[in-house]
This record gives sequence, C-alpha cells and structure tokens, in this order.
Amino acid sequence: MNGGLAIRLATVGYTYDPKIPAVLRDYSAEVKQGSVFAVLGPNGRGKTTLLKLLLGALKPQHGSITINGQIAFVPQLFQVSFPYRVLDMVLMGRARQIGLFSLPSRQDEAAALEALDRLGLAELAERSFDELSGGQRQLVIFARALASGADILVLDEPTSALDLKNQGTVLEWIARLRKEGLTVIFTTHHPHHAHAVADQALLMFGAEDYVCGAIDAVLTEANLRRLYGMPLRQVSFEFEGRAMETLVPVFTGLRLGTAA
Ligand SMILES: Nc1ncnc2c1ncn2[C@@H]1O[C@H](COP(=O)(O)OP(=O)(O)OP(=O)(O)O)[C@@H](O)[C@H]1O
Repeated sequence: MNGGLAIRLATVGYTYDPKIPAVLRDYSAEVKQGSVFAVLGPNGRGKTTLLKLLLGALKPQHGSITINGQIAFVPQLFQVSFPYRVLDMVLMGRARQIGLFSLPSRQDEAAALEALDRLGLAELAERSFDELSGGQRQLVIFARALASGADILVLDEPTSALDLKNQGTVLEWIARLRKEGLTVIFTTHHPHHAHAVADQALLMFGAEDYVCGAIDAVLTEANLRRLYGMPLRQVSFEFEGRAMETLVPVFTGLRLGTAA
C-alpha cells in the first residue's frame, strides 16, 4: 500500500463566509502513504480549517481533496457531556468494526485495552473520561485513534496539553506509526517536533501564501522567521538516538528581574 498518495489537495479554496476574506486560496499538496506531514502556522492561519477539510467536515468551495484510506481524527480539545468510561471512549474508535446496533466484541475490547496499554493508560480504563486532566484526555483520544485501525491519522496539535515526557511519547508514537506504514498529518507550533518526525511540512503564511515540501527544504531560517515574525534560536536535541538541530522562535518580550 505504501508508495501511493494518501491525500491530494488540488487548488483548494475555502471561506467561512463569502463576505469575509478566504481562509485558504489555491492550496495544493500531496501526502504520500506511510509518511508524516506537519502543518505549521501562527494562530488563526487556517490549520484547523485545513484539517476539517481533510476530514470532510467542511467542503471546499474551490478545488478538490482526494483521500485514499480511512481517517481517524484526534482533536485538540475534547469534551463530552456524558460521563463515559475511558474504555468506552476508546471503543468508540472501533465504531467501523463494531457496526451500528451491535455490541463490541472481545476483539474490539482487547484492541481498545491494548491501545490504552501502549500509551501507558491501562489504569485509567475504568475511570470517567470527564474527570481526567486535559493531557490525559488528549492521550486517551490518541489511544482511540490507534484502536480505530485507520490508516491515516489526523492530529490537531497532539502535544499541546502534554508535559514534556508525554510530548516525547506522542512523537515516538508518530514515528512508530510511520514505520508501521500509517500516514500521519499533524498541526504544531513547535518546529522541532516537525523536524523530529515529519517527512514534509506545510508552512501557512497566509490565505494564498504557503510553502510545502521536504522538511529540511522548508524549515529554513528565512521561512521560520517569516512565519513567526520573531527571533529564532538554534536548538540541539536528540530524538530516537539521532542528534538534530533546528530553529525555534523565541519570545524576547519577557524581562525577568533579578532577586534582591
Ligand atoms: N466556524 C467559523 N466561522 C467563521 N470563521 C471561522 C470559523 N472557524 C474558524 N474561523 C476563522 O478562520 C480562520 C482560521 O481559523 P483556524 O481555526 O483554522 O486557525 P488555526 O490556524 O487552526 O488557529 P489556532 O492555531 O489558533 O488553532 C480564523 O480567522 C478564524 O477566526
């Protein structure tokens, strides 16, 4: 299955309201099956809108989107109005296998428990989802996507609510899923996260202004400076035994006083 295209965007345009400027105009990109694709851009630039278009929750007014495979989505914030058990939340990811009006089989339950276990969440299985912390919820919804058996995972800022250790866990998972042949698309505000795991990146500068390409070609100093409009700092980090260097934006407006 690898080698073909998982996703193709052809001159996609989208506006929430024809009376206001479009969020996206003429966006084109191709995501190969079994690759990782990172989407970066400042707040409000259209990252979530792009993901909603991929999921079919929004329809482009212009251009076309082709998806080859089953998609599972991990949203940024997830709230429920009913106190579901964590295990039931993960089982919902198996809806395609369970089918309408049927009960989960032992196999479905085993897949859900395994996904929780793989993320170190087994002890949360019987807890009520609405009592979990934001970071725990984000990991549970990630487990739900893993349990779904989908071949394309779409993750909206998957590390946003997580502490540093769990950020590393999710990045390791993205790398592992890629090795298993899945396609992963994720949005992030952290260029080094994209650098660590992505093959390609899309940088969204504006409605019709973007660059898309191989990670090293796209995460350049000039592009990142333009994207964030902030000073950059070179950081060294290690991911899965590989030493890497990348540029990250730094906030310089904070003046720390010295203790008297
Ligand atoms: N339902 C909506 N109706 C009207 N405008 C919307 C709607 N959702 C988003 N927008 C607008 O579309 C633009 C892009 O929003 P989007 O949520 O896609 O940005 P984003 O890059 O994901 O931002 P963030 O990093 O803050 O999550 C913003 O100007 C936003 O105000």
